[in-house]
Amino acid sequence: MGILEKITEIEKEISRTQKNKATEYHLGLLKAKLAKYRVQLLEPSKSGGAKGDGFDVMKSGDARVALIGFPSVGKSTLLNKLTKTHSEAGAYEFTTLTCIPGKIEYNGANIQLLDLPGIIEGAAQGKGRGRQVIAVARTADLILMMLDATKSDQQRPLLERELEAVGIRLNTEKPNVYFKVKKGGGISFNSTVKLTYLNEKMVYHILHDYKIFNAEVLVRQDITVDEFIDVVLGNRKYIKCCYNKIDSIVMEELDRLAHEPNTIVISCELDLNLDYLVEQIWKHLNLLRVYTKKRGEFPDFDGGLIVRKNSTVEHVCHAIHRSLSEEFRYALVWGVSTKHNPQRVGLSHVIEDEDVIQGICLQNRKEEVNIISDPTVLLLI
Ligand SMILES: Nc1nc2c(ncn2[C@@H]2O[C@H](COP(=O)(O)OP(=O)(O)OP(=O)(O)O)[C@@H](O)[C@H]2O)c(=O)[nH]1
Repeated sequence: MGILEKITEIEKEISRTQKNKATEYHLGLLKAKLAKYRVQLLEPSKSGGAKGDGFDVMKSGDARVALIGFPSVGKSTLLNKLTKTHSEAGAYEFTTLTCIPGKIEYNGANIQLLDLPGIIEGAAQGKGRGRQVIAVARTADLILMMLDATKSDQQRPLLERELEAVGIRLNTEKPNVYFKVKKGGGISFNSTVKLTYLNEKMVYHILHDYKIFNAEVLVRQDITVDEFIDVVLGNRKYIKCCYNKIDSIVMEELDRLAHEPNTIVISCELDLNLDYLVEQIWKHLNLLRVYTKKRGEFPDFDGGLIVRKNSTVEHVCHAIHRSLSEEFRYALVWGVSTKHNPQRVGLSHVIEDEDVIQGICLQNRKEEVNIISDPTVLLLI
């Protein structure tokens, strides 16, 4: 039996099975199996999918954003507006047949924006180029689900269903669960809240089905079985919704769409809200910009380094040069992350947006060296 048939069988069995106490473990296991097969479906080697057809775009820049939506919603038009790339836009469907990358420059960061071919119903099962589109989208740090505002009622539920089937979640926060696979020690399960959907036995069953026999699980939120499976698979993506063509709908409808959660309304035609869209992309990518400074000089506010939220001084060192953290002694930091300005901090200090960092010392040299973006200059100081 092929993967698609197996998926259909399990879906049928889930819908046949009555939901009650006696069937809850059986259902939990079926859901775990279903999620496993759906992941396999996206792996070309296992599902016999096509390879090397122009979808292997090099990841570049500080983060990657993928545009996903039905044909002709305006994805190529948006890419052309926000980046200097040219992607063919047309009034007929499927103008984009492959994946076209562009670059948004914002706040000193280079954000890669991918224009993907329009998705059609049944994409999760491999219809059209759906499987490849979804596989690329999953490599992105943020997915923008783009919808035609004039067809919002039909498009949104259909696309959401396709994306849900491949583990892409809309409008949901990542479940608050600590999960770590270990080398030994069995499964340790704890929770800090009362759980109404999940229990220890269910967790064991699901983990065993994934052949995980040693792990630490700490649940900090009343999550469902599906959410726990999301945590185990660990590759779920969380996305934002963007309605284009708002120039073609009435004010009341626009107001309704604009108030949907995690939603941005834009018009590529009239350049409406595009700046706000970029601001929101930046915000959701959770990137920080930090500045470096030489002793006795002003910080280099034109340069700056882009790092992810919750990065430490060690990450900054890595961003400058791989060997820097090995020779590190301490850094002086000015900004929101410190109590005093400047404050002497170690490698594990978590930095905040707009922090200024200076004065990393080399242990073996006993002299102060500044963090500067050009590693070759390190030798001169
Ligand atoms: N009214 C209006 N039309 C738009 C807007 N944005 C794009 N369009 C038009 O919508 C049509 C489709 O645009 P594309 O950018 O090719 O759409 P796409 O999603 O890339 O299409 P595929 O490549 O087929 O997936 C074009 O005729 C655009 O001019 C908008 O904001 N308002």
